[in-house]
Order: sequence, then C-alpha cells, then structure tokens
Amino acid sequence: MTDTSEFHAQISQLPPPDRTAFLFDFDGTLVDIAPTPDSVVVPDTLKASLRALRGRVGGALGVISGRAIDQIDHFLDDLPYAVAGEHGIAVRHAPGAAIERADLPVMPAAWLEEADAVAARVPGVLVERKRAGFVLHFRAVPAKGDALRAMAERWVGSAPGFHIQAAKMAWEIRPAGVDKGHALNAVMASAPFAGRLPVFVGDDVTDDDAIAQARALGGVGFRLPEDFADPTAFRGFLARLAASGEGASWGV
Ligand SMILES: O=P(O)(O)OC[C@H]1O[C@H](O[C@H]2O[C@H](CO)[C@@H](O)[C@H](O)[C@H]2O)[C@H](O)[C@@H](O)[C@@H]1O
Repeated sequence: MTDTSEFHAQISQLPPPDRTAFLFDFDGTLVDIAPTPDSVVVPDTLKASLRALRGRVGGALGVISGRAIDQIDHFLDDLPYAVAGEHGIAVRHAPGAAIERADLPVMPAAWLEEADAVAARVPGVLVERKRAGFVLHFRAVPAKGDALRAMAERWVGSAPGFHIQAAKMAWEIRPAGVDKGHALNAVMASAPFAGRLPVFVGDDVTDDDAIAQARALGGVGFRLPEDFADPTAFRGFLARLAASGEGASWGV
C-alpha cells in the first residue's frame, strides 16, 4: 500500500473521474508474474477495484495486453470494457463486439514447427501460441534464453516484416507495425473512452509505447517499478482509489 503523501501525489496527476479513461497492462501490472502464463492469479480484491473504478469513469476502463484477447477474457471476464490483445494487433472496443485485427504479414509455419520441436526436446521451454505469432518462454530454464534468441533472430532475419518483442523471460516473435501505442489510440477513439484523457499503467518495454501515447494525448503514463513498486502496490493503489472521493473528485 502506498503511503498517504505518495497516494495523494499520484492521484493529483489524474484527470477528474468524468474525464478519465483507465487503460491497464495485465501481466506484471494488474497481476503478479507467475511461473507460467496459465498460473497467474487474479485476486478478488482486484476484480472489486476494477468494477468500482469502471463505474466511476463511466465504463471507460480497458486492458491493453500482449496476451490474446481470449486469455484476458478468461482471467477478467467482462470487467474491462475494451480489450486490446497481442500488443495491439487485436482490438475489441466493447464487451461482445467483434474483434478488429490489423492486416499484417502471416508468419511462416516452419518457425512454429521448429519452436514446437525445441520445446519437445528441451524441458522447461514453453511455446505460447497467438493468432499472429508465438512466444518462446524460458522462465523455467533461463540458461536457454540466449540460444532461443539466436534461433528467433535467424527467423526474423530471413523474412522482412517480423520482429522479436523482448518480454519477461520470453521472446515473442510477431509481425511488426503495430504496438501498444496504436492500441491505445484505437481504444481512445470510441465511446465511452473518446473525449476523455487516458491513464495508462504498465511495466514492460512493450508498455512504453502506450505510456508515451497516453502522455502525447494529454493523459498520464505510470510505470512499474518506477511509480509503483510491484503489482501488489499497484493493486493497493487501485483499491484505495476506488474507495476515495466521490462524484467529480478522486478525493484530492
Ligand atoms: O502485456 P502484458 O499483459 O504484460 O503481457 C505480456 C506477456 O505476459 C505473459 O508472459 C509473462 O507473464 C507470465 C505470467 O506471469 C510469465 O510466466 C512469463 O514469464 C512472462 O513473460 C504472457 O504469457 C505473454 O503472452 C504476454 O505477451
């Protein structure tokens, strides 16, 4: 939990509730990093905070994640109004709406086949599939990180239009051209986000594009661990914010 002066310094940077749109990264921001993608835990207290905050900002609360949208649905159900997945390649503007996908090059199938073969051979290497690409996870075998990176560099060096997204103990191979800054812009263009100021919070290199874009639009970008020590601290902030002030004020 942030102390009172830090909390007030943070909320004093926020636009008033009727002008705020919240957009949050998922892994490492809303939830703690876990040994595998499937094993993250979403505390009930976080769900309660997100529900309350979504009400305070007229529904304008979304998630911008590297994960596929169905993964965010699995963990958060319909709590976020809008969800952008795969680092902005897929965007769903409202619960139940169609998913818009960026028109990007299709990845050579041979790359995924080679990745699967490596994962079958090397215990601890995990391949996470997404529609436009895949992630090579090595959290369970950190010593394999360099070799996996070299393999991924060989792939992307052989075909233009793809790049390696550095992640936490993982390399993601995906089409280039869309990032979380594009995702933030896309979400902010529709109701109930349009006309509000984005407050984006993230923790990783992929989030820096959205932080920069939130600031470029006149909003706020916070980053972990610089602004919140870890997801526990950030969840504490959200819980306190949800309970703070009323109507047109956050309580400052
Ligand atoms: O943009 P995010 O919502 O932060 O998603 C980024 C990636 O997060 C996931 O991987 C990371 O978190 C896992 C669970 O804590 C962890 O096991 C893994 O080592 C991390 O790299 C997710 O699996 C990826 O698809 C996301 O791109």
